[in-house]
Amino acid sequence: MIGLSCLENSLSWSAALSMRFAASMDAGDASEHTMPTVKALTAGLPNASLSGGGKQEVTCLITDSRRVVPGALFFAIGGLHTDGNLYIEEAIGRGAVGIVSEQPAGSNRQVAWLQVPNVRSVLAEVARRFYDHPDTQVEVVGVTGTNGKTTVSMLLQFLLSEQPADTGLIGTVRYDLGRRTIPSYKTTPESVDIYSMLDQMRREQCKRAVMEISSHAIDQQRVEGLHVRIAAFLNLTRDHIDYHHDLDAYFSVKAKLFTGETGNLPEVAVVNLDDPYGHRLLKKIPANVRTITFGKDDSADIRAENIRLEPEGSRFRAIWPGGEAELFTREPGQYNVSNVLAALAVCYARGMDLTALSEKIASFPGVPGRMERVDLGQPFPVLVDYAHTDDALRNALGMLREITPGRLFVVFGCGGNRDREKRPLMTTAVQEKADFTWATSDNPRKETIEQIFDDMRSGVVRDDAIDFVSDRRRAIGLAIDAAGEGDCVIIAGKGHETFQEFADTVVPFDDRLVARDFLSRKNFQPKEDAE
Ligand SMILES: CC(=O)N[C@H]1[C@@H](OP(=O)(O)OP(=O)(O)OC[C@H]2O[C@@H](n3ccc(=O)[nH]c3=O)[C@H](O)[C@@H]2O)O[C@H](CO)[C@@H](O)[C@@H]1O[C@H](C)C(=O)N[C@@H](C)C(=O)N[C@H](CCC(=O)O)C(=O)O
Ligand SMILES: Nc1ncnc2c1ncn2[C@@H]1O[C@H](COP(=O)(O)OP(=O)(O)OP(=O)(O)O)[C@@H](O)[C@H]1O
Ligand SMILES: N[C@H](CCC[C@H](N)C(=O)O)C(=O)O
Ligand SMILES: [Mg+2]
Repeated sequence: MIGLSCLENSLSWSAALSMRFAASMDAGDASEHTMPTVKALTAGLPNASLSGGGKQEVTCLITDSRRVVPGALFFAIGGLHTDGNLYIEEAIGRGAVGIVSEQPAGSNRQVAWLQVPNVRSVLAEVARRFYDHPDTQVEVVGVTGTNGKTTVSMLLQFLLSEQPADTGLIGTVRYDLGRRTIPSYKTTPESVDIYSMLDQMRREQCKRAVMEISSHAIDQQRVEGLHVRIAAFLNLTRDHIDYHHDLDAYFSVKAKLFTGETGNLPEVAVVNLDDPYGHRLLKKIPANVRTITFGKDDSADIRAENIRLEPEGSRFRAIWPGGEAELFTREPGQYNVSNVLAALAVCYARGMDLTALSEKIASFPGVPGRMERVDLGQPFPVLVDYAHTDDALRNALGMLREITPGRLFVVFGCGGNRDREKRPLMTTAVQEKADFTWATSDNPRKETIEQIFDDMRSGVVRDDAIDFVSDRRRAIGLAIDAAGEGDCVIIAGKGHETFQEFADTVVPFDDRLVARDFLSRKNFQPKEDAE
């Protein structure tokens, strides 16, 4: 994928150097600064055996042989497709000074070799050391769940910020590292990049960071040992079964964030009581973790009453121990009431005054690509949304169904090389709510569009209400052409994404720009002119 582990070289190298250089300057002697040795970085790791001396100085931590630069410590990870151990000689050829592997030391004695039981776990710990434990100074709030992580994280970043750029963000849409923002390459990056970014945030005086934590990241130990002070659980519905095999296994992985199985026990667990998996999770959380619950459920600590869903947003009464307030959020639909409650629950856990936040919530500018309007004065809404599971589609379209007087038109596709079994479920969910659907491509990756369409076809419930159009641009154009006053067009699945990923190429593609292009050709009158 784009920018795969792009941070490894650029950030770790420069961050470590500048940090250590600054430290030695403070000490009054720039000539004495050194990089840490393999031995220093790996001292005391359980069941690790070091050969080759360990005095080599380490400039950066790398997991991909193709990115090795002189001075790298190379971590050989056994993956789903290949095995990093096959590339050790290549890494040494490029200048790696040390190897971390689950295999015994090779014959090459010029490099340090650390044999360990679990490379990914050691990578996370060594990265934490290399960047000098930034998670002990930057307070980390972690958000997990199948849907809503980005929405809740960005709302939280907005609510927790006291000064501009004092709250970092690591998630699907972008990485905010203080004054600097860089594009995201993964919802939850590799452990070495997490620490590199937390380190940058610390140097930028960020006080806290909000992080989306995906199940892949927990499973691949990207957050092993990370000190997450508050962990929030939003929901669990069907997704990623290609990876986790079944929903119970998927749940067990997410639960690790709350049970200490990631090597860290959060101080506070924030849990959704409206989700059956929230109840299951509560039973697993150790008694010494403070729990704060949220939801419509009467017994929730932070709850919503008198919910009024409106086209422009939702109004409800938020109630918490010792207070209540009337709230308005511009994020529409029941599921966004849940997202706001989750954010409020985190704020409550931090001892913040929720009454003072009520107005701030109404001014949240929203999340790119989540129910984002493309408005060129046309007499029907065109919305770009990131729903890409059957649950998210059912919720999003159910909400639009209720507020759309005319017809509901949907453009959507299913990602390639991802959960195949969700494809028919997504198609059925869409057809349950839509008047007409254009099924199209959404990052086919290495799969053929025919295979993806075949999987989707098995979920079709009304043959006459769906067309399969592989060109996403054309599908969007057809939906916009078909719409008239009172109708609604939703383009789902890609949200904020600005590319379309094929087998051997990634091309620029932005649903919002494509929709804008079609609408602009129709010369609708802007609303103020039309009056
Ligand atoms: C399915 C999945 O998560 N795969 C992850 C997994 O890849 P893998 O097991 O296939 O690795 P592999 O290709 O077999 O390679 C094994 C090792 O050999 C190394 N290698 C490989 C080739 C070479 O020439 N030299 C070399 O050193 C690789 O760098 C790697 O370290 O291990 C890799 C290294 O840690 C990850 O980069 C990779 O994430 C891939 C890119 C990915 O797309 N992951 C997605 C699904 C993901 O994690 N998504 C979640 C969000 C999901 C959501 O909630 O929607 C996220 O947090 O972003
Ligand atoms: N709490 C929720 N419950 C169900 N669906 C939701 C919820 N919040 C958002 N959605 C739907 O899911 C889509 C994705 O939302 P968001 O990006 O916040 O989730 P995410 O968990 O970060 O997704 P990803 O795992 O892909 O990063 C939204 O566009 C919306 O349609
Ligand atoms: N970040 C998620 C969702 C992507 C949604 C959709 N655009 C797709 O490509 O499947 C993933 O990588 O699974
Ligand atoms: Mg996300």
